[in-house]
Amino acid sequence: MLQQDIDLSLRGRWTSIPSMGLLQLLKSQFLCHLLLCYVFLVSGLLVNLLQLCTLPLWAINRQLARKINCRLGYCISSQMVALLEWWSGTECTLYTDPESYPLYGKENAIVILNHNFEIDFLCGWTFCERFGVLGTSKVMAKKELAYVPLIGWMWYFQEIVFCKRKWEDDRRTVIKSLHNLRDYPENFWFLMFCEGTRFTEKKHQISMQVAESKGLPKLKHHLLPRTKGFCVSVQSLRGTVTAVYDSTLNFKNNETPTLRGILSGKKYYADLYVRRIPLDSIPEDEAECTAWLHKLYQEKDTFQEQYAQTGSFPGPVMSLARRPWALLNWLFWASVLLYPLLLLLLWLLQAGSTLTVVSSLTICVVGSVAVRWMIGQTEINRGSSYGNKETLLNNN
Ligand SMILES: CC/C=C\C/C=C\C/C=C\C/C=C\C/C=C\C/C=C\CCC(=O)SCCNC(=O)CCNC(=O)[C@H](O)C(C)(C)COP(=O)(O)OP(=O)(O)OC[C@H]1O[C@@H](n2cnc3c(N)ncnc32)[C@H](O)[C@@H]1OP(=O)(O)O
Ligand SMILES: CCCCCCCC/C=C\CCCCCCCC(=O)OC[C@@H](O)COP(=O)(O)O
Repeated sequence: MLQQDIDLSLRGRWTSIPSMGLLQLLKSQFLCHLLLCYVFLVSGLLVNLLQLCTLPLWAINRQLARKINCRLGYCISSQMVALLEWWSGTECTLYTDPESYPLYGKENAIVILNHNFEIDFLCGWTFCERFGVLGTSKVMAKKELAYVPLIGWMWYFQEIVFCKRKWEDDRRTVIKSLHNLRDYPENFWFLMFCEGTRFTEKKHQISMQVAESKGLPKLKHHLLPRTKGFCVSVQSLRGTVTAVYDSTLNFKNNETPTLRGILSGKKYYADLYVRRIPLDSIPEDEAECTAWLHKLYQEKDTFQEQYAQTGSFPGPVMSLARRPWALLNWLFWASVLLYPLLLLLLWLLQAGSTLTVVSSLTICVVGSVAVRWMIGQTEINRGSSYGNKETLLNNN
């Protein structure tokens, strides 16, 4: 290398470090978060309103109503994807075999994912975005999430399968929701966290006692999967779904990523290992399907163990670039909504009465409390007691 090149490269490094630091500092500022949340909340409410307006269309042209709601839903969920991909710059790496890769996004699939991380759903969404199925993606979600503003309301129109996590109550409604998806007009991925709840040490300990009582091998990195929902999904979606994508997620450097971290611009490195399993190869009979799922989780456990030992999953890495659409969607909403906000602020500064200033501040406080509450829904230490109850053990 010539001395001149060395000088230039060093100079580049010196100038980029302070500007990088400045950008990071900016990303950590409360005011930036407030603006991001403002765009998210106001655009989300507008989208929810538009979704509400599609209600009469469902009776006239159901398939069209579904397609419109996919696009509207995308406007909300892609903002969170943009936050992960463009704001925090989180890198998502896909480990999978090259034969399966071309099928992703081109067929209906049931996705099975481990449930250890606060942003696992967001990483899932990111992969959906990259394969073009974000607006149509589905999940078996706990009923409580249906009441989360914007996201839960959006899900209602996207025909998400909600469950109370009590099989006696869920059997009928879950089967009905799954049957609904049989004539879905677009390709979709249906996500299942078969563990049913996020991993905690206590939940793990209890679920391993259940495993022991059932004569099943212990898992180190997973809770024992709840099998009923998966078996009924396989039965109900046979002929609609062609494959199960067994997906195992982990993060480099033993990170425990959080949504707060993402909002503050912290970059994480997510690794996802996906195996495509044809649905035809999964047994229909409930007992056999249950055994199949337990075996799958034992295999997932070995992949996680390998990741813990080596820092990578088996299988080749497929390069998968982020697409610009999530960012463009955010820029669209930001340009539509930030301008009136600016005008309002100027007006408040110039002519606002005490009452209008106080009301505006109150709206800001209510908005930021609402977002904090929503973020709280993703936090494991505020999680449910499902799988935590020793009493359930006595039933087995
Ligand atoms: C190429 C790229 C590929 C992939 C990309 C990745 C992902 C992208 C895909 C899509 C993205 C889409 C959307 C994502 C966005 C957002 C998602 C966000 C959040 C939603 C997540 C949730 O809400 S998770 C919680 C709700 N979901 C579930 O619970 C699903 C799993 N559960 C079930 O299926 C259950 O069976 C049920 C809910 C249907 C019913 O619950 P129930 O508790 O009654 O279950 P079971 O009857 O099955 O369980 C009872 C049996 O379990 C035994 N057991 C095990 N452990 C315990 C324990 N700790 N305590 C007590 N009992 C336990 C028990 O012994 C029972 O045994 P039996 O022998 O009697 O069956
Ligand atoms: C573009 C900027 C946007 C910034 C503002 C973001 C604010 C929105 C924040 C959150 C939206 C709520 C998403 C809820 C999804 C939660 C998924 C989840 O992980 O649920 C847990 C469930 O599986 C199991 O629950 P338990 O472990 O039993 O308890």
